[in-house]
Amino acid sequence: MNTALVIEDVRLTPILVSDPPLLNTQGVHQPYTPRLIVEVVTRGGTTGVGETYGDGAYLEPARSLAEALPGRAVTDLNGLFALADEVCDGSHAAADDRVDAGGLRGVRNAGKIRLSVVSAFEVACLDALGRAQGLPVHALLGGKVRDSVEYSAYLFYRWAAHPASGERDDWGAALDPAGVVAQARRFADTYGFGSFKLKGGVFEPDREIAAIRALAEAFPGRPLRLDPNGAWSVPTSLYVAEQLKDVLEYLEDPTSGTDNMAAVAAATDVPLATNMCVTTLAEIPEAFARDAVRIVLSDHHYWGGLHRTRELAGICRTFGVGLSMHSNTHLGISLAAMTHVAATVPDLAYACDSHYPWQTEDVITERHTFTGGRLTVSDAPGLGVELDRDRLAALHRRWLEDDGTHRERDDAAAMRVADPDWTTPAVPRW
Ligand SMILES: O=C([O-])C(=O)C[C@H](O)[C@@H](O)C(=O)[O-]
Ligand SMILES: [Mg+2]
Repeated sequence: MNTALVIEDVRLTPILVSDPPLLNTQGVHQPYTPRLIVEVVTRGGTTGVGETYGDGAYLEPARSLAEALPGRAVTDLNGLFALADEVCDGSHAAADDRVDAGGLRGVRNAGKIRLSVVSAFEVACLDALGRAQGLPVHALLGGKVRDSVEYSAYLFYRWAAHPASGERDDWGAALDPAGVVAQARRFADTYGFGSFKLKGGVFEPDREIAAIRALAEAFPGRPLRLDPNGAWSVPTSLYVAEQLKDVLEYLEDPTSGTDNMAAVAAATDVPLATNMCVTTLAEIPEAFARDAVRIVLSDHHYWGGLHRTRELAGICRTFGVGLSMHSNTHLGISLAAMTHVAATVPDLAYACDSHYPWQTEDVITERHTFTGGRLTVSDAPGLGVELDRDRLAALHRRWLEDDGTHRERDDAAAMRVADPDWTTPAVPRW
């Protein structure tokens, strides 16, 4: 073994990142959201970085994995999964069957959490390996097949300010079709995005239909997507599909669960996409056999890293299912990782999601910039990003000083600040 590639130390830094008051079917984003930054340091003195969810359920297994890693090589990526199974105690999460508030990714369980933890270590190992070898991460994945990756504008209904703190940015509120179109216009003008996704499940379906219609009028012929995170019944999903069939590129998770998705898919020609009913390998056979989805939104945090994302791409290709990319609140390390893996997947036919434009804070020295709706794929060694240690320390200090309110993402709790009677809506909501 090349001893320079052996891991000597692993550093975990939980942070809180500011987040705007974006609405979804569960509630509203809190003013701060937790993330975990993983650093892997080799004996050769190279440091690689990764990023994942920072809620308590992820921190515990991350600490176990971090303790077990020194002495192993950064090339031992396939071994990470067995190691995580061995050392990460899933008991705290296994009993926890609730729908994951942070990821809106269906039911959360210990296995899914472990994969999200592994994803950050895999990315950090790839970054370290790439830096040590002078190779970009995409080269370690077999090489890029495109020089830039297209992203989609991720539109949200939103408030102008967070209710308790009053903290606001300069986007203003977007609560009706005109507000959504204005937000889309700013995204298009600033970043050049050519396709638009609206996070739905917030208002009654007719209001969201009107917003998509307004977008279609303002941006004729552009790909449009609507994603209510499973908030609708089968009949409601079919009603929306019928109303919007001439303008939607796809409808994302209109309803919850493979059964319901299959029922909707059987009765409409509008393609259905998911980042909720297919988020693990175990969920694929039934969903594909029943034609429940035409597009899977990959997410390396869900699937266990960049290699596993490529495996997912191969499975989708085999079954003629399209691939796109899901995102929730993340920073520039994960955006770099997403871009590297997206650059290596030959048949990525849809623009990827990214929350990144909503994140005003980051832990890297130079923010990514979208041009023409695209990010250039970096050819620098590793991920091609540098950690800004001062920013990391400042965001970690915020985490340390937090009284616990923001250490667990909880969109329903944030909503209760404005509406004390709010509880996470049961599905179907409409
Ligand atoms: O289905 C999706 O695209 C998501 O769940 C993305 C994010 O979680 C988004 O809904 C959010 O953060 O409110
Ligand atoms: Mg979605």
